[in-house]
Amino acid sequence: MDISVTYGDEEVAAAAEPALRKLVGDGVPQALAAGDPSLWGPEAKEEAKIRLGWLKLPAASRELLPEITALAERVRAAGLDHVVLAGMGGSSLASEVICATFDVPLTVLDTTDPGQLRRALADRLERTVVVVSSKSGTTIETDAHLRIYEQAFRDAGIDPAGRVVVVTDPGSPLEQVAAEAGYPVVRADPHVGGRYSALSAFGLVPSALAGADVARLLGQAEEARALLGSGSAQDDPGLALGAAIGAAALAGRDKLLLDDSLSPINGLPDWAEQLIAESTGKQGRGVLPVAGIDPTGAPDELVVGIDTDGDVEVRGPLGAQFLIWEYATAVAGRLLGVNPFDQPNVTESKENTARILAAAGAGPLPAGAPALVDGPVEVYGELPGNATDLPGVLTALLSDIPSRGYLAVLAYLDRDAAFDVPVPEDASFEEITDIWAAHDPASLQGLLSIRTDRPVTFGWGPRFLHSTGQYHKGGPQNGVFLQITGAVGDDVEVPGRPYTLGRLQLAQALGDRDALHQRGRPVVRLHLTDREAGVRHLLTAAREV
Ligand SMILES: O=P(O)(O)OC[C@H]1O[C@H](O)[C@H](O)[C@@H](O)[C@@H]1O
Repeated sequence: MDISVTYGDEEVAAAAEPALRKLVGDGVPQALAAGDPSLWGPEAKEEAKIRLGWLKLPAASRELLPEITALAERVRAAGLDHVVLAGMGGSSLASEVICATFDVPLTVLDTTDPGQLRRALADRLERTVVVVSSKSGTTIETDAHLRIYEQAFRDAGIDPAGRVVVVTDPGSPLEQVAAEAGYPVVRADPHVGGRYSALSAFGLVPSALAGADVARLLGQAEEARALLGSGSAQDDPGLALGAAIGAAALAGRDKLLLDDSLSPINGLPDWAEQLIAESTGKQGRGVLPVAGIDPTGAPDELVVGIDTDGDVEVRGPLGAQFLIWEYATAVAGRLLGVNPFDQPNVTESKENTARILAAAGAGPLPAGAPALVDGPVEVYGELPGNATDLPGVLTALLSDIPSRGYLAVLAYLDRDAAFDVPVPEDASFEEITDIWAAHDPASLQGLLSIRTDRPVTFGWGPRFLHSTGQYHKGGPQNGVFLQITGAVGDDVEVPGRPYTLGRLQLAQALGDRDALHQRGRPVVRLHLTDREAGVRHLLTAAREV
């Protein structure tokens, strides 16, 4: 198995070399591999003591395999072949990559979009098993998904007890819910944080139920584990990657472009984004992960290729990649002087959302009045550059990006809606992908990024709140933010809760807007009064210079 990290750029190699010498001189590789919690300073030590379990997972998770295999056999024997995973951030990102890479189908719910939820509910409910994953057992989106599925099963005359599987930490409120409802529970290792949990029950259970070969994944990770801690950059891929990321960031190359274009792994940048952003983006420091765009050659850019050429290249199968990136992130955290295991600013938006919902009661949410209406798109917030139309808003936002800053596009929409658009029967593959792209809000990232040398990131809300959202609020304050929300036609009730999904979704956008405003960041919200027409209008506006 080729598991390696190599430097393809002399400047990166030159920056990493003294960092490597210092790390080795301080005994960091051996100490990290042995699980020493003091490596990130006295303030981080208490947390690090209960956050280094991921180093043992390649071997330790094998103990879970009999339990997971038995569960998978039961699910298959019951004829349940539609696996739905309800989980946010670290409780779904890894499984999504594992299933996409092992080419087994998994429906991931990390959204509050009513349309996306309705599509999942309408899909083979009679053959569905729902894995409800939450480390804390308190995440609002996951709670909503569980309640909605329980109701849907009951309405269809199906006992939820045979359809729900819970993955959570021992003693969490969700474990209690599961015990009362009679759901099987797989307990995860509480000494592993959410974004480091790919090789724990969180990554393995949904993937195994969906049919992925998780024993093979662990075997790949075990091979990588044997290479960590040697203390030599040539032999230790985690050390080499961490030193490069940390040293490059300290030298000003703190925008990490993830390029996986030649990799057989499907979707690793979306997982790595959370790991890097939540681990490093705090105290005004951090590395901004950027997925989905081509390098521009800007001086603050570091291109890391996954099985692909780059300033740094990381080679290895998926299980190895998970572990190498985790170890590298811990090393980079030490170089940057941050605690790589906390996420101090994630709660701000959550608290704002809760406050907004509570204050509104049954009345309207405080969305304000649009500053501008351009066809099916309403513009909320302070108009950048006194723009008078949508193309003007986008152009002004791009020119407002500070010299070392970035634009984050945050779409609180249905991420699969574009694929529902009817395509002509005789359309070629290229024609079909063109039609999808013309209806996909994510296309905005490419259209805007070719107009600036600044990185343009794209995140689906509320998914990104559990990932890059930490960096937006805790990292360097040089982001410009473009939120997109949409009208809700057919909302979804959340049984037992005073909000619908659509209301929660809008409150989440407003809550994050407030958290960004509190830091003085520019935020514009575009609201699509007709979602399909709005997306097309927006993409057209992005092309107008
Ligand atoms: O697994 P859960 O407790 O539901 O948490 C899911 C996610 O929630 C938070 O937003 C954290 O910032 C993430 O790191 C975590 O992965």
